[in-house]
Amino acid sequence: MTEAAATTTPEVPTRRRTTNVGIVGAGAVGATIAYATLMRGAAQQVALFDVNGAKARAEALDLSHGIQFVPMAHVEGSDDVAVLSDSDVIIFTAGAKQKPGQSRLELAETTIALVRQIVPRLVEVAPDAVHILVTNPVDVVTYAALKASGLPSSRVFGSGTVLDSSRLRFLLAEHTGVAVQNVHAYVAGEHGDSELPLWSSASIASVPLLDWPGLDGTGLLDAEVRDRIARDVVESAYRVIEGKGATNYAIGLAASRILEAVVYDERRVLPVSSLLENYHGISDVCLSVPSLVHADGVGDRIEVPMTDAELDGLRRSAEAVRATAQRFGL
Ligand SMILES: O=P(O)(O)OC[C@H]1O[C@](O)(COP(=O)(O)O)[C@@H](O)[C@@H]1O
Repeated sequence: MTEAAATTTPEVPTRRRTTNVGIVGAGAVGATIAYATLMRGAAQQVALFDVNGAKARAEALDLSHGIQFVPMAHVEGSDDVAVLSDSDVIIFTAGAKQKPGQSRLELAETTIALVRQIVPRLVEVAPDAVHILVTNPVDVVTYAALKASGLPSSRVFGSGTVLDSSRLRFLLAEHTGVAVQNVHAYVAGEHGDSELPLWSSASIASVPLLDWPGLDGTGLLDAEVRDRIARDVVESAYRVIEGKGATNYAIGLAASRILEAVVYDERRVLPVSSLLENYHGISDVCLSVPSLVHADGVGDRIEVPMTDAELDGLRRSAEAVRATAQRFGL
């Protein structure tokens, strides 16, 4: 052994940088996103920020008590926005609480005012974060957040129709008797009543859904069935809300899946809501279309081939979202 080799300093393993995820709003949706994120091991630091500090701290404590059973992480809760400092990703779930007699529209107005007030503070404490908006009406809220942030449009996007697409896939899987993972179909447009399934590009096992032959003659997808399933997707949330007052699990899983696409730089195709610029001629509105999600946020919007009817539907959806945005002076 030479003298030089004998004195070489042993290599010290470099510590892996942790992923910090901040969640605005410690209500049912925010807390469930935190839970799903921890279960999936997608972040090592999870911070919950809520104006109700006691609730944020209690949720953080409850989650912390379960850390033994999930990949190592640290959870914190606070009513001080500084708890979100240096977040890599911030997921926004906070919204105004509906007051007795308040209309949905008035509620949305208060929520947008809240977004305009909080988002600049988020940019101050976490200047490099990618922002994922979940609060409804998510397309308009995303547009408001983007304007309030002053950030490039790639860094601010909404959960959009990722959840609606998973509801669609679930219903198609049930109807056809095929595993949900093998159903490839997107809901595009508004996360709301004007959304539309992109039937012409949907498939199972490379068979276009419009030509789906069924299995043993069952589970056919004729126009009537497709219309019923499309209606069911739109009404899904109402049904859950009727029974339990809110939805939280599926959106929690959907949001944590989007988060993973960012933290692992996956370039995953997801129908998130982002600012469209000449997407099939549609511009200046936040709307969901299949898009690449990676470490810098949302990238290319995939120009999915559409039938004339689908294109019309997407344009109508864009108009509906734009009209709501204009009502709030956006
Ligand atoms: O049906 P296939 O070709 O086996 O693909 C299954 C894969 O597709 C996925 O469902 C993703 O599908 P999408 O690209 O349509 O979102 C994965 O979750 C799954 O592993």
